[in-house]
Formats: sequence, structure tokens, C-alpha cells
Amino acid sequence: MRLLIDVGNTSLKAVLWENGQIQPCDINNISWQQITVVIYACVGRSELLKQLLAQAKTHNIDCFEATVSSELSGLRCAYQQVGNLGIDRWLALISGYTLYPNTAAIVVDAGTATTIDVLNNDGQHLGGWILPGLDLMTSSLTQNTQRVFDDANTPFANELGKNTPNGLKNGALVATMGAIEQARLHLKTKNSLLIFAGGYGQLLQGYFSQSIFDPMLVMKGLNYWYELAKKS
Ligand SMILES: Nc1ncnc2c1ncn2[C@@H]1O[C@H](COP(=O)(O)OP(=O)(O)O)[C@@H](O)[C@H]1O
Ligand SMILES: CC(C)(COP(=O)(O)O)[C@@H](O)C(=O)NCCC(=O)O
Ligand SMILES: [K+]
Repeated sequence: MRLLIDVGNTSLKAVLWENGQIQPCDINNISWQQITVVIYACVGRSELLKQLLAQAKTHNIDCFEATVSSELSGLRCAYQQVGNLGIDRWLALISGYTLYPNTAAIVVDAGTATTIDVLNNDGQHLGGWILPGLDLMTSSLTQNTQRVFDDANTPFANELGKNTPNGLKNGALVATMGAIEQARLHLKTKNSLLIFAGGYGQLLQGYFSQSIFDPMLVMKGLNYWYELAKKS
């Protein structure tokens, strides 16, 4: 059984991978005897991760940190400094490329930040954008202005705002939607796939037809990375 760990800037997520199936994992109660390998990725704070890796070490379990490379099994990274691309972005791209081969895709990971990455049908990552996530967009405004206020009950909606919380929340949503539309312009193919992941992935997916939400996209990418990196 594999333990997969993804550390983002908001939270650490862990799942178990057994016989091609993802199972939930309680990090406070891990059956270390059953774990054969730990595969992890980290773009956030690593204290909790360090504790888990130390526990794995006491059980003599191999731990592998996923890394970005310029090429993996035909998938090519747009960054020249590949080490600067967030590993979560690379893992989401690996998943998109592996799950939907020969398909042009826009991969959106909407968490603390919203990342938008463009992949052509030939496996070339064309690049992408980093935006503040929806919560960061709204909190940066409420924290840096006198009169802009939020309301926890106000939903994000694709509508004009007629009060302050609606203007604030809906502004963050449409800014993000507009960036996704812009990303599509970078693909020649009309039939590109739009794949969403992350805490706000499902909300955003609801605004785009012919799109997919896969909450396990980065986790699946960890597993694919391990299998592909082992081969190469
Ligand atoms: N149903 C949800 N579950 C988890 N996070 C959510 C949910 N809906 C919105 N969010 C927001 O998504 C962000 C966390 O997403 P996540 O992809 O876990 O982030 P990260 O990878 O940066 O740790 C937070 O801003 C959180 O408020
Ligand atoms: C952009 C990110 C902060 C997104 O992280 P997340 O929202 O998943 O916590 C992360 O992918 C990162 O730190 N990237 C490094 C810079 C880059 O990708 O160019
Ligand atoms: K993200």
C-alpha cells in the first residue's frame, strides 16, 4: 500500500493507494506496517510532513519526493528553470496528460492560489498563470481597504454585484473565469479539455460546460510520477 502526501499552502492531504484505488487516510492513525512506500510533494509549510517522514523512517519505509523535470514520458515542461514550477502544477499536468492522452487541456488547480496551466495535444506544457485564490482575492481587498467588507454567507456567483459582498465575491469569481477563458486562446484546438482540481475546483467547474472536476488530480499525479520516474 502506498501513502501519497500533498502539502499545499492551506493544508496537508494524504491518501492511501492500493490496487489502483484511492482510499482515505487518517494521518493520526496510519497503519505503517501496511505501507510499502511514501510518495510526497510539498509547496507549503513542511513541519507536519517532516513528522510523517520521520515516522516512515522509523518503520524503514522508502520515501520519494516528486520533482519537476524538463520531460517525463513525453510530457514537456514550459519552464526553463524547471525547479521553479510548483510541483503540484506539474503533478496535475502529469495526471491530465496520462488520463487524457493526445488531448489539449487547460488544468486549473484552485486552492490557496489558482493556477492555470496550458497543455497542448502533443504533450507540450505551454506555460500558465498564478492568480491569488478566491479567498486571497477577497481577503486582500478587505484587509487593504476601509470600506470593502465580506459576508461569510454570500456565495460566489457569476452576476453583477449590487452590494459590497456580492461585488467583492463575484469580482473574484469572474476575474478567475476570465483568466481561464484567456488560457483557451493559447490553444489552436477548439476541443480542449478543461480540468479542475483543488478546494474551489468544483465551484469553478460548475461555470464551464464540457469540463471535469477531479479532486484527486494531484494525488493521481503523485502515483503516476512515481511509476513513470521509476521507469525512466
Ligand atoms: N469544499 C472545500 N474543501 C476544501 N477547501 C475548500 C472547499 N471549498 C473552498 N475551499 C477553499 O479552497 C482552499 C483550499 O484548497 P486546497 O486545494 O486544499 O489548497 P492548497 O492546495 O493550497 O492547500 C481554501 O482557500 C479553502 O477555503
Ligand atoms: C502557485 C502555488 C503557490 C500553488 O500552490 P497551492 O495553491 O496549491 O498551495 C505553487 O504551485 C507554487 O508555489 N509554485 C511555485 C511558483 C511557480 O509555479 O512558478
Ligand atoms: K493551487
